[in-house]
Amino acid sequence: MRLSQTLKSTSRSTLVVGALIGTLALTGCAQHQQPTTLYERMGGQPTIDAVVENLLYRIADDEEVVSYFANSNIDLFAASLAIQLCDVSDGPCQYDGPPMDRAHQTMGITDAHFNRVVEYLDAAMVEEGVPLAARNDMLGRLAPMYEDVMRLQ
Ligand code: HEM
Repeated sequence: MRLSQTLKSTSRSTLVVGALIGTLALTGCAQHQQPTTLYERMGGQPTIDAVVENLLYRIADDEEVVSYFANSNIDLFAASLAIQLCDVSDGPCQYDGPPMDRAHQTMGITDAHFNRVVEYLDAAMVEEGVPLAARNDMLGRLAPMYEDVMRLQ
């Protein structure tokens, strides 16, 4: 093979390799466009709204837990919780309701009932198709609120 031919074929393979690297780089970029925030991994606002509604049915079916809501406006509670879950999961919302200790003060919430509400929330996420990792992430972000919810019981 003459030198000019060698050079030609070398530059052709350089082009092919370059194109391959470019393709891989683009594929890499496409991967970065996958959902990143917990809010997106949850399925966005439609899923969060469905989770809140699902949770309401579970609370309604539990005589002990529903009694805490006897004097509450359930629509306001649902709207406020949906905003809070959106905010906590880095979605485009800002929770501006009362702090968790004041929102739950002197309700007499017990550990058992707290745990039950968390279980209902997890079950609601399962039923609404939230993936395991996102569910655990959400529960992990809510767990530190235990102290606040229980502070003024
Ligand atoms: C991490 C756990 C919890 C979170 C994140 C949470 C979140 C919230 C939020 C965002 C509100 C609405 C506040 C407002 O805008 O006024 C609320 C209200 C309420 N929560 Fe919770 N909550 C939790 C646990 C519980 C538990 C365990 C109970 C009872 C067993 C409970 C009972 C209530 C009631 C009755 C209200 C309505 C208060 C009212 O009518 O003003 N919550 N909660």
